[in-house]
Amino acid sequence: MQTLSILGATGSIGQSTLAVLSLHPEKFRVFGLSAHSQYQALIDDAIKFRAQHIVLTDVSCAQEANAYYQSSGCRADLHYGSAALDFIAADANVDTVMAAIVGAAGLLPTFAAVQAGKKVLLANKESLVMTGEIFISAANASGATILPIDSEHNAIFQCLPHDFVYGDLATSGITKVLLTGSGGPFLERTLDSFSQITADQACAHPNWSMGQKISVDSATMMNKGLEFIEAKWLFGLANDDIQIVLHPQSTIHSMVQYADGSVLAQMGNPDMRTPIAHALTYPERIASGVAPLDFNALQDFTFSTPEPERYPNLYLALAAAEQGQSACTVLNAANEISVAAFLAGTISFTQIAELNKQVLQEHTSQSCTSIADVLKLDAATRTYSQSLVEQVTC
Ligand SMILES: NC(=O)C1=CN([C@@H]2O[C@H](COP(=O)(O)OP(=O)(O)OC[C@H]3O[C@@H](n4cnc5c(N)ncnc54)[C@H](OP(=O)(O)O)[C@@H]3O)[C@@H](O)[C@H]2O)C=CC1
Ligand SMILES: CC(=O)[C@@H](O)[C@H](O)COP(=O)(O)O
Ligand SMILES: [Mn+2]
Repeated sequence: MQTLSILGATGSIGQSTLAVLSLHPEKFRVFGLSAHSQYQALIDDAIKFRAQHIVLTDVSCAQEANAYYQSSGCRADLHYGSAALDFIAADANVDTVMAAIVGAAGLLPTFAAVQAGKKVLLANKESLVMTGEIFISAANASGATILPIDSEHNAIFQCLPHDFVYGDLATSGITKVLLTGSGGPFLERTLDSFSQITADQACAHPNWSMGQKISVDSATMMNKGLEFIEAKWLFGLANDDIQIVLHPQSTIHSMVQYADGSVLAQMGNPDMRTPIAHALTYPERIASGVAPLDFNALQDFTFSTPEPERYPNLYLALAAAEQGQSACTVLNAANEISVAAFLAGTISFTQIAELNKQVLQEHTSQSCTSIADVLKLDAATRTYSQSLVEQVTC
């Protein structure tokens, strides 16, 4: 039996994880589940999966949550506040942590799981983008295993040889890692109409069903930029080792190219239960509930290169990756603020990249070698980005 905590259990990844667990009740025990504000779903899932602990981080709904909890018959211990996330992430009874909180809010509990030497199933790409080497060094020091959940990184992991040594492409005969991206919902949309894009349109991903923040990031391709940085750190790659390939069908989830001309691809229907199931029991393979690809139904299978004018955010992230850690931390924070402002209806779709660009251009690289450094830079950037949002909306 594997004992798990799910950080962000009420989100898209959290729910897909619980869907896989429900197929294999004999393999998994739930220690902890967390939510931010969806207390009903959290308590209902705690009952269904017999969780021992639940954490609600948005304390403003504590009164209603308490009333629902009392009347529910839920036997899990209910904890409030972000500090309790560290408890369910790092407790000695926990083997595996699914890190599926969205954004920088996921950093500290994910890092707590890493420091505690857990098997960390990493969906929260922002935590790795924000911290890079700090995160990888902490995993090396504690003996934590990081297994990629992000579909592309899970695909790359599956296409690498089993004896792949971190950062050593030459010994394995690897010449390129090919990171695929769909291009999002606006691949074909005329550029002069981009400023009229609505939040609903941006969140309507053509292939994947995901939370709002990552859906907007897919539409701007900031998601691919974050994934480029994520891939660097997960596998120890140099910028030149990675090529971004547009593949609008999201059937191939990424590829690894070898010196002999072979290209290994991982394919499947676009459903996160596949990478989640893969990582949960790696190297054993279990059913995920995802139907196999129907090759008779596959129509187009195309590839191209993303245009800079259509996806300025992607190229900002590539510039940050060149610049170094503090630039990545800053861009991530700026993007979280601008995407939240776009979703709240206060800035336009095109202003996301404009604000991100301004913040990145004004940043001068600085030392960023501890979590304290990262948190300070993240907080300062958020304050500045928010002030820019307010200037734009005045
Ligand atoms: N969805 C997907 O298919 C993929 C997602 N990822 C990554 O996985 C992560 C999660 O994405 P996704 O599941 O789509 O996101 P969702 O928005 O669907 O879910 C986010 C989860 O985090 C919780 N949460 C939100 N804000 C806070 C906060 N301030 N403190 C603590 N918890 C919080 C939410 O709680 P509540 O519901 O109560 O608000 C929810 O449980 C992201 O980093 C994303 O990039 C990576 C690849 C694919
Ligand atoms: C499912 C997943 O991993 C997402 O990150 C996905 O990659 C989004 O699709 P894009 O390729 O459009 O960013
Ligand atoms: Mn992805």
